[in-house]
Amino acid sequence: MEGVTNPLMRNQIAQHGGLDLLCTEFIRISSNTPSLRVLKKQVVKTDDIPLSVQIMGNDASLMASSAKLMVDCGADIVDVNMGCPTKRAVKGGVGSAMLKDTSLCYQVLSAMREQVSCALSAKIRAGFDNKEDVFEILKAIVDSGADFLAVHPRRRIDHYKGQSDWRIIAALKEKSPIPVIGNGDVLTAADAIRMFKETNCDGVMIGRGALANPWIFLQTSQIMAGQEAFIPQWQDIYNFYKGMCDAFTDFCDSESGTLNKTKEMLMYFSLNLPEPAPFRQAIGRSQSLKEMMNNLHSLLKENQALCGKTICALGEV
Ligand SMILES: Cc1cc2nc3c(=O)[nH]c(=O)nc-3n(C[C@H](O)[C@H](O)[C@H](O)COP(=O)(O)O)c2cc1C
Repeated sequence: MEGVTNPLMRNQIAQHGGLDLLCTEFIRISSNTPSLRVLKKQVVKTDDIPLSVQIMGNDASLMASSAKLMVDCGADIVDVNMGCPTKRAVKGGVGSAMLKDTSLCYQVLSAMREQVSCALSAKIRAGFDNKEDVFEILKAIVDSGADFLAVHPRRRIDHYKGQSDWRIIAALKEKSPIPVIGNGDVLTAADAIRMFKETNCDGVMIGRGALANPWIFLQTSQIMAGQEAFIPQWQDIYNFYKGMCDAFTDFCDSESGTLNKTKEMLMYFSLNLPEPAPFRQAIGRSQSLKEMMNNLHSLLKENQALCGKTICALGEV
């Protein structure tokens, strides 16, 4: 996720286990293959968890040489972003804009296929403005020789409005000869299990749910293995964000940089709270790391009764 799932964040979440695959945020491929600085920043593996590096662009030959570069730098999977809904991406003809042109999807992926032998995938939405288009898009992806696809079943024109339509994941899975990863609105372990059951998908990709509850992967894997799921207590949650703050401190040039990055993560965490506003205000107005962490300590302690109920809850399994 752009601006969020940097290597530090990925590492923090991965420490709890339950993850089979980590994905980078997108790397934009415009007029050149990415610089060494970008590669060093993004293509960073966590322990031995396979890493999928996502690239976004529409120039077949540049995408192919960039894919090769990613593999040379350690990527296990190269993924093409065909889902980014922003105006900027669409204006540039990349991300979700590619869904309007299935021959372009095919050209880009097949050029990449010729260059790399690692797993190759595409992350799509449910068409640009018409859900029916997903089947043509699926055909282009399969014909290109890609190994699997991930789908966030909202159209580009939906942005994040409404609910993602899991029936599209199920329909793609039914028609697809390659594995389909489902994505969209998985906020609890129970949602992840429900997505598996309702769509028969081969894997579940979790975005915002993992930012709100970094234990969601562990909890899902424990439930699926028939084990009791871990419910983090307020101290676990505090320690998680303390660890993240320390990691950002080593990485960012300034205290304000660390402060802003950690605050951003805490805003996602606040989605766990029935009334996020007071939490957001107290964290948001903190002027220093010390003040923010003190505020976090008090807020979590005050809300400890919510752990497992709304905070990092499992949902109705
Ligand atoms: C802040 C943010 C950044 C995102 N960046 C990316 C990205 O770089 N690549 C991508 O494929 N999807 C990106 N997405 C979309 C998510 O991967 C995912 O498809 C979407 O949020 C729906 O899944 P969720 O309900 O689990 O969050 C981003 C989403 C958010 C909220």
